[in-house]
Amino acid sequence: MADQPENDAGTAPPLVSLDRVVKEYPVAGPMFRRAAQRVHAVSDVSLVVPQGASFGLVGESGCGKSTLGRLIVGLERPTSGTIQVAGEDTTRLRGADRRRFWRDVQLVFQDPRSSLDPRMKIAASLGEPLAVQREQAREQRRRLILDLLDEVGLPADAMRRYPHEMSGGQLQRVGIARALAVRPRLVVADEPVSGLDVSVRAQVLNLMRTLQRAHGITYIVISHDLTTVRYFADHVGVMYLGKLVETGPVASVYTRPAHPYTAALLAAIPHPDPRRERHKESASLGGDLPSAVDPPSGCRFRTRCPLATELCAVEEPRPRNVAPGHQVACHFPLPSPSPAAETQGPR
Ligand SMILES: Nc1ncnc2c1ncn2[C@@H]1O[C@H](COP(=O)(O)OP(=O)(O)OP(=O)(O)O)[C@@H](O)[C@H]1O
Repeated sequence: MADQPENDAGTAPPLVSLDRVVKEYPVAGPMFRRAAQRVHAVSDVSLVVPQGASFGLVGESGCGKSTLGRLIVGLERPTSGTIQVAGEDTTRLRGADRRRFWRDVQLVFQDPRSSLDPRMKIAASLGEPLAVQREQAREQRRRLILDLLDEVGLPADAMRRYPHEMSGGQLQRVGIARALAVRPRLVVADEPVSGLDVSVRAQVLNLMRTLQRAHGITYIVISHDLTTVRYFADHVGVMYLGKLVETGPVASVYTRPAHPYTAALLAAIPHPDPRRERHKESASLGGDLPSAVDPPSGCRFRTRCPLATELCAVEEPRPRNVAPGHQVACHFPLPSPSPAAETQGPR
């Protein structure tokens, strides 16, 4: 794995600020149940993503990562709470301000095929956002498309191809080019490499990083894969059942996880060192994710947590600092390993 990219994310002003964001959905089913029951997809999430950061959002399937991503790009409205991008409340934008927001904030999907029309050549798919956003002469647009293809490492003749004539990695490059076409400030990428072969994942992530340096993009990358986030992001947020349970610099969270859930996720990453594989069993994550319709009281992780006490059932833990910029929502945060233990690794 490469070293973390250097940037000034720690000191940069926030680009994205979420304050107590809640998203609930009515439960599909018989009428009488629908009125009463709700899916608690995102519950009371507060978060700041600094300008220029690469923020990774991790957690098991169903924990609310994609919902949070859709809320940030404005595809959904929060049930309550506020979302600010570049200091503006995104739920209040109207008219020209809203159109500018749609340009500043772009979404990259896991499966680029889903956002590309199979009947349209790549040139037309790339030209579409340009045509919508700006009035441009045809020749000028063609040149912009060629530049975009070049930027994402695709040959000029990719213009004339259809999506089915391209590989998954090439298509994800097209997806990234499409997002970049309007020069966004923020790109939310939902599982951008999980549909790709392992051999091309790093290439696509490296491309995203190069483009970040060239254009000052801020990224929020959603992934169930902690290795992808460690490789790409400088900050990470760990979600569990709609809650953000731990946030902080990747270097701090990955080496000194303070939430038992984060520790369990990290322990589940395959490791070539057999001593660490043994350690994995003691920190493994038992049981299933509880229902988001009826989440546990107090700490939502308590039903699977080896450290849970009665307090965890009655009182929800508030986020607290455990290291600079590193916060955890747990009544019993894990202690930091001593420097000696860190270098030796678990026995
Ligand atoms: N439109 C919707 N209507 C009802 N429930 C929804 C809707 N979208 C998401 N949910 C529910 O909200 C919860 C969070 O889903 P979400 O897709 O955000 O999680 P996720 O962590 O992104 O999972 P995955 O990695 O599988 O996409 C789940 O219980 C899901 O079933």
